[in-house]
Amino acid sequence: MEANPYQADAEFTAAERDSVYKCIFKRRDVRGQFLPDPIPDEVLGRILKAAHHAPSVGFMQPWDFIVVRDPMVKRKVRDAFQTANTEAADMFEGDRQETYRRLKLEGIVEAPVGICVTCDRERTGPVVVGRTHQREMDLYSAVCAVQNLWLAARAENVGVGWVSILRHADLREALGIPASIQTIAYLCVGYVSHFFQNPELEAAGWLPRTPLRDVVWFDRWHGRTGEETLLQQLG
Ligand SMILES: Cc1cc2c(cc1C)N(C[C@H](O)[C@H](O)[C@H](O)COP(=O)(O)O)c1[nH]c(=O)[nH]c(=O)c1N2
Repeated sequence: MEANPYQADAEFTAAERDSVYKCIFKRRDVRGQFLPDPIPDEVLGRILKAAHHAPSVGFMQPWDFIVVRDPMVKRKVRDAFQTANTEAADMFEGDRQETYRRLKLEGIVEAPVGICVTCDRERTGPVVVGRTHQREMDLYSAVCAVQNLWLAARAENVGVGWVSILRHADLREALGIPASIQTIAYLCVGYVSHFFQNPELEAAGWLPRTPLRDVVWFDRWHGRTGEETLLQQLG
């Protein structure tokens, strides 16, 4: 007899649902609050498993997770960040540039663990279910893994900070990643002294959170009529 293909315990209780939303809303990008405390392998294993269970185009699972603990490697990544960040600062004008220079935008050396998420675009051959007309879907799949990792880490009270102010080539070089592999994210991972209530860029006055109702639209000409009850829910 075939095993039952349906999920056991498929329903979320209200408390479980609330935990998921708590995790989503309390997740933060962590830069400056990392503690040196090691992350137990059991915890790191659960976080990586959550990342590996992300959706992926054609079930391609194009990702690899490179766990970085070597301080020398971290310093190389930090050096690459510093080069890129100096260039980045020059791209902003006036006051904005001054504010940019004051932002803390990475915790590469302080975080006990770095995780580089990569995408092997050839993993399952040239033709992939769902990637036939949108070639970038494998990259997006790897980003889904990043988000799973980020949320799972938050549920483990572990902070994650994404550092993208890096040239891909420099990151590959620091981690010994072959040119055929696309780097997706360098993540700083570790326990933290605290999680901020709001995004640091919001607190620094860089940008506010956009009201939800400004980004939700209904009919095909972007109208907002006929959906008053939903609009009320959007605040
Ligand atoms: C693709 C991508 C790339 C980056 C980021 C995020 C994402 C999604 N973020 C974090 C980003 O600044 C942060 O998510 C927003 O400011 C919102 O804050 P919370 O994540 O809600 O705390 C980020 N932060 C940072 O300090 N340095 C960085 O290089 C990056 N790069």
